[in-house]
Parts: sequence; structure tokens; C-alpha cells
Amino acid sequence: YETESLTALTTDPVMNLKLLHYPPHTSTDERQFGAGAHTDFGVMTILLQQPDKQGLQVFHAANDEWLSVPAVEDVFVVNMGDLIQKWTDGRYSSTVHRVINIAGGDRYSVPCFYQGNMGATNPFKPDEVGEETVEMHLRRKFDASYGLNGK
Ligand SMILES: O=C(O)CCC(=O)C(=O)O
Ligand SMILES: [Fe+2]
Repeated sequence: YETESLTALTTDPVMNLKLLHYPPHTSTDERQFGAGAHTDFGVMTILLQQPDKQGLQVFHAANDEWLSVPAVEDVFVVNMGDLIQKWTDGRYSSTVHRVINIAGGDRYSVPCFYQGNMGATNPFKPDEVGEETVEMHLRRKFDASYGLNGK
């Protein structure tokens, strides 16, 4: 692909940033999570973790196991979102991940969600008609997660 094929997606992109605080877990119950298993909705997530505060785990489906992501100072974790998986027909997957605050004490993290231009469609299939826009995709995901339709 030419880099220009990404222009519509990367012009006036929406990015939202979360400042997360995970309190120490109050029980040793294995069902207690900081964040339950999920995939990120958008294009890609750039995550800054508090150094040495491990807790993020990614699901390695091939081996049916959860892998711990190291929390290294000045290192960002880059995570593909559902849009990239959809747009590349699964060539890149939006990895299932979760957070269990096992490091002891409070844990802080700063994920930045890159969503792209709200009106953009699949940059890899520019000729497809009737393609869902970024905005339509995000609305559908948020509706399904949080019941925004009042259902
Ligand atoms: O806190 C983390 O390390 C990850 C947070 C996360 O996955 C999310 O907010 O979507
Ligand atoms: Fe996430």
C-alpha cells in the first residue's frame, strides 16, 4: 500500500486517553479482576504502564494460556484493535487481554486509544461501497457493551 492510502483515516483523528487507577485487590478470589477479558474497539492502543507494576495479561489462543506483559519503564505496549482485525480480515488480531493487579499496592496505567477519523472506512479496501465508518463501528461496539440503546 501507498502511505497515502491511510490519509483519510489519519486526518483529524480521534484519540481518547484514560488515566487508570487499579486499587490493590481486597481478596485472593481468582474471579477478582482489575479489568475483565476484552478487546479494544478502535484502531490501535498505545499503553503506558507504571514501571514494575505488572498486571496486564494477553491471551495466547494457540496455547490457551494468559501471558504476562512486562511493565518496563519508558516502554509503550502497542495493541491492535477490533477495526484493524476487521479491516485486515484477521491478518492482524485484536488480542484479548485483561488486568489483574498482582504487583501489590496501587497500579496506574495510561492507555491511549487511536480511533482515526470518524468518517473513515476500511483504508485497505477503498473501493468497497457501503462500508461501515469508524463512527458506526464504535457506536455498535459501545452499544453492545454498555446497552446505550436503552435496551
Ligand atoms: O491497564 C492496562 O494495563 C490495560 C488497560 C486496558 O486494557 C484498557 O483500558 O482497555
Ligand atoms: Fe484494553
